[in-house]
Amino acid sequence: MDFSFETVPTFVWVLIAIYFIYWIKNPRLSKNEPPMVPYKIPIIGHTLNYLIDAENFLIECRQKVTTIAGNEAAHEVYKHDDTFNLLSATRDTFPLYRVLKSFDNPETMERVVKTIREGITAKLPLYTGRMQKQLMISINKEIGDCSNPKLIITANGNFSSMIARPVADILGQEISKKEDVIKAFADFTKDFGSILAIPPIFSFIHPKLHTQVITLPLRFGWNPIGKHVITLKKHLKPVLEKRLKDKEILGDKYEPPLDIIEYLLNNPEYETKVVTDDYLNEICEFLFIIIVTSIHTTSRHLTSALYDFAGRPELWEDIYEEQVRIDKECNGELSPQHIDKMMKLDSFLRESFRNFGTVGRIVQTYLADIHYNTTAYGPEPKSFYPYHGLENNFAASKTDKNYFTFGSGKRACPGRFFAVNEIKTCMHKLILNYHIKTPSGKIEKKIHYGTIAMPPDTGLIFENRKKNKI
Ligand code: HEM
Repeated sequence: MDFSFETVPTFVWVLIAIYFIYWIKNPRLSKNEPPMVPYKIPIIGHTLNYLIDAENFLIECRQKVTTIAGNEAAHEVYKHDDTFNLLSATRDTFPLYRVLKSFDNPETMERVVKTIREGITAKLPLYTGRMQKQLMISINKEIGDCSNPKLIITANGNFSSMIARPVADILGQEISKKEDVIKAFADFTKDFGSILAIPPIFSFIHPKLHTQVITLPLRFGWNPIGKHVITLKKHLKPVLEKRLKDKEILGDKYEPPLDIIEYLLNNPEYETKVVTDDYLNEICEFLFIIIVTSIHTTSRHLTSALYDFAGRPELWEDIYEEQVRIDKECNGELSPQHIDKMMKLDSFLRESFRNFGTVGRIVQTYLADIHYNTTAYGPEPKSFYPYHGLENNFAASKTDKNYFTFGSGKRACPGRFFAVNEIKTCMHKLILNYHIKTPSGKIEKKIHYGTIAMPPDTGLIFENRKKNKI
């Protein structure tokens, strides 16, 4: 065999090249990480498929990897909240802790959950009247008189303001009267989310690198939500000071307002005699955590439900009739019992939620696999069954193994009862007052950014109804 000196390095180079190709074609896993679908394109793996066609990409993953958190495995994942931690998953995908430090603190998050359960969910019946009033203020402001059909461009966040007003009222009655606070609450998540609009182009090297890149401006002092924090602090400080003073002067005669600020002032963890800067920051951050978890989610689901309604003329009369009947029964003043009686609307909403955001989520619950499983939803699981919930006695706020809109298990969304009541009340009033259509007269397509679904952006046409004509 003709063996020259040059042959050795060539041979070594070929070996190195083969090893390198093998290395980049096979994703690297640390101990205890779930298996991955083999890379399609070296280095960038599946980044393009994930961004452009997440729906089909996840179907492919489902076929190749059985442990994806889909219909069977997701239940196990949600049961083991000690191993699969929502907070640390959110840390990378929604790095709010860079500007709201306490968002990263598990203790604060526990207190937020407790506050929502005790201060909102448990008091829901007491908030119904106020919620209704606040929603009507928003509806008149954002949609108003539509004697002539009016196109409302939903992408402008009108529904965030609509949802923000009742939430502000529950957080602090005085601050909800300030229009700049409503705007701050409505825009907060969207403005922070602007950093997430950068496509995950560095994720193909490592997801953490993408997080590092998008948060770089935040680490250099840029704060997209700083102005909202300043607005809230400006209005919150005098409210806190006045309440502390009133309590001191009035003693037993002090009439505590029913809201979260008062709940915190009476809570041993947040009791104070003076409003220092540190105290103000702490309360302000706490309120913004509730804002971030409540407004964007609720307004996205409300908007999507309105599109689902507007694109399905066959449902209009039936659901409208239910609203008129309840409106007559309560004489325009809804009580919690009346909201419970909106059974067709509730069932319609559950179906709208099931069909929304169903591609997947960054926590990587494969929602489509759960929400479109044929065992629960029949051979055509992607069809819209407005009365599936009604026929099976499943309420829109009820979590179960085939319905993960609000998560599952111990960490299921604590605000879901409030969210569903708010959306139902809002839709009840909108359907009573307006004909609502899509511009095309058909069902509009949702928009997908990777695995995240957003409502369509064509806008909705509102036109005044002739009162109670059925
Ligand atoms: C339609 C509206 C809403 C949707 C679709 C929604 C959905 C969710 C989901 C999927 C989770 C994660 C649950 C899990 O991982 O098991 C969650 C958590 C949470 N949600 Fe909601 N949510 C909504 C409205 C609200 C509202 C109005 C509030 C507050 C009033 C709220 C407060 C929270 C909080 C604090 C958590 C974290 C729970 C924890 O860490 O234990 N959500 N939500």
